Amino acid sequence: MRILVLGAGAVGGYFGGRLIEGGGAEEVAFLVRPARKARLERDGLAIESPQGDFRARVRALLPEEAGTGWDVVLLSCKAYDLDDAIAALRPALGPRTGIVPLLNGMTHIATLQAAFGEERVLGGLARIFAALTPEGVVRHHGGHASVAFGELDGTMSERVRALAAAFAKAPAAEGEASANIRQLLWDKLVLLHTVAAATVLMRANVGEIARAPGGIAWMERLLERNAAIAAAEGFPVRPEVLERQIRPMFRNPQARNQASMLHDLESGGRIEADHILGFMLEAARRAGVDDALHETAYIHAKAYENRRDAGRLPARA
Ligand SMILES: NC(=O)C1=CN([C@@H]2O[C@H](COP(=O)(O)OP(=O)(O)OC[C@H]3O[C@@H](n4cnc5c(N)ncnc54)[C@H](OP(=O)(O)O)[C@@H]3O)[C@@H](O)[C@H]2O)C=CC1
Ligand SMILES: CC(C)(CO)C(=O)C(=O)O
Repeated sequence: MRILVLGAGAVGGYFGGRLIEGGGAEEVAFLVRPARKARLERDGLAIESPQGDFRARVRALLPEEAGTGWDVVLLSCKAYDLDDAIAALRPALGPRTGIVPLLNGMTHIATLQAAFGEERVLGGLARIFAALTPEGVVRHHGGHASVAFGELDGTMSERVRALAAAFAKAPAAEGEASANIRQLLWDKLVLLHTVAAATVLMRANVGEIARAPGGIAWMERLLERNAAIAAAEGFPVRPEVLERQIRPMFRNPQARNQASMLHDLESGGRIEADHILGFMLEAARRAGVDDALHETAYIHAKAYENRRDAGRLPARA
């Protein structure tokens, strides 16, 4: 299988690097922009992780160098770069190239389908806590790292099996082939919105919020509302997932989890405010779910964007 990873940031760099390390794919290359290409060519791709570091020379390609014949594209840009990424990808797509987006959120799927046709687009998501450092290193902050992917109609296709086989050889990265990726996307969104809205609003990680008076109840209120939204959309989070995998984190005073959105915001970077917080605010309103917390989180994030655009963020040391 020939895999083209668009973006060599936290998610693309981590999972692309692990695929190279495992050697389970015929080829893995990165479709990048000029500055990242220059960095990768100078320093190689570096992953620092409690589960093992990795450094290697990798193929970094600009759109005009990518050629065709890729079986799968792993799409790992941020939502605000999606239009750019679509333009960069277009020349690299052959007749049988499938696109597995690993972005958080939902609306990029319809955008990709409109751009490339429904049959090309799979569902996908990443479960990791990682960031790209200013020095260009992919820093995995620890914990389990996995991706899930599948056909949006649930078929266990040949391309899904082949991608799972490539991931099966990758160290420190699980690749789950799913026959129900839409459900997994909603499960992830329920978790993600709760972590993102809570940690961005409070500028603290989950444990720090949990240790504040009323903090656990407040996060659980947000979680309940997100679960109600997913149910109204036709994808109720299964009780065992909600109670065993999601809720315990918000009750853990030692939890160090925080959203990548908080990391981006604290570094003065761009954030996926509309794609995650705006989308869930609209979904809350559609579902008739109390939207007070969702509205506050969204306005807060948009006000940050306005301040950033105006160049009024505090200077960092
Ligand atoms: N970080 C995390 O822990 C997690 C992130 N996610 C989600 O995954 C997605 C990616 O996030 P993350 O990896 O953190 O983001 P990063 O900013 O670390 O990486 C995104 C990369 O995409 C590249 N890119 C953007 N547009 C293009 C383009 N047109 N051509 C080539 N490369 C491009 C950027 O390149 P350049 O360097 O040139 O800007 C950047 O390196 C987001 O939707 C995020 O919400 C999901 C789970 C966890
Ligand atoms: C689920 C979560 C919150 C894990 O870090 C995430 O996907 C993100 O922060 O982007």
